[in-house]
Amino acid sequence: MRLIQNMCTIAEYPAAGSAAAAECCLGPAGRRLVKIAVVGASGVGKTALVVRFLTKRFIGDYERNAGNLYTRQVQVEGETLAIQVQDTPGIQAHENGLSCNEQLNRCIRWADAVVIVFSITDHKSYELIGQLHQHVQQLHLGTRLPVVLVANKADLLHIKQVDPQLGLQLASMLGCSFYEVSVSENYNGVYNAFHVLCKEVRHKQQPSGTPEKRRTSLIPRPKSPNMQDLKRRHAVEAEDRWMGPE
Ligand SMILES: Nc1nc2c(ncn2[C@@H]2O[C@H](COP(=O)(O)OP(=O)(O)OP(=O)(O)O)[C@@H](O)[C@H]2O)c(=O)[nH]1
Repeated sequence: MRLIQNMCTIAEYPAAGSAAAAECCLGPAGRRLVKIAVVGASGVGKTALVVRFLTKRFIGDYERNAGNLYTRQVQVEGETLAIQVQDTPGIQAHENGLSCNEQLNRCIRWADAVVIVFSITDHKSYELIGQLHQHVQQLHLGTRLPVVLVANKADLLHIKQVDPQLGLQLASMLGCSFYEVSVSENYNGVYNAFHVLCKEVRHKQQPSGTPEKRRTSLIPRPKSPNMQDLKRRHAVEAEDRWMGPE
């Protein structure tokens, strides 16, 4: 799939914690940068989801994904964010666990947030969500990584293998948001899934108040001699009252 400019591949990411990775917190024009990885089994519609989010369009057929990174800007709560979205190759589950290679792990570590996708027409893609979620959290030990669970292909209800309700239950068990979408038929659900993640990342990066507010609180307030006097007088009066009964 070559619709959008391919910026770099997973292998080119700066390692987590490196100076280069720290610089990545700012995107073009100094905007806050939000990095999102899209993961899930093969064929669930990861590329379709990413392309829909970026272009609003659904294109039926894609080359098998080799891990492309795309970018766009999004308005979130009045702030323009630079978003990087990493499409990843499909994951398979084996008897002894998931098939996550080092490239994929590096991508998950790089991300500020993750979209986990399954298809309601593919029960196997749903079965690996629990393990995949655990794997993602293990790669971000010590922080709560924002995750959204997306059940795709809602237009194919007649051949569904997973009741979307199960997706909702699983998401609430895992403590993440849930969206049932049809990438082919509806843009809004797709947009909302990414938007809620961006909001979560933004709140995580800026947990209490805006920088402006924090800066304001650091400016020393001029002391009013009258207030000082009042306080001192009040303290003396309070002491007098306390001393009174003795
Ligand atoms: N009916 C329907 N088909 C969809 C939807 N989303 C994706 N598809 C189709 O599902 C197939 C797989 O989509 P991809 O986006 O290539 O899936 P992927 O998860 O990126 O697959 P890999 O690259 O193999 O990991 C394509 O034929 C898409 O057209 C959807 O919402 N509804």
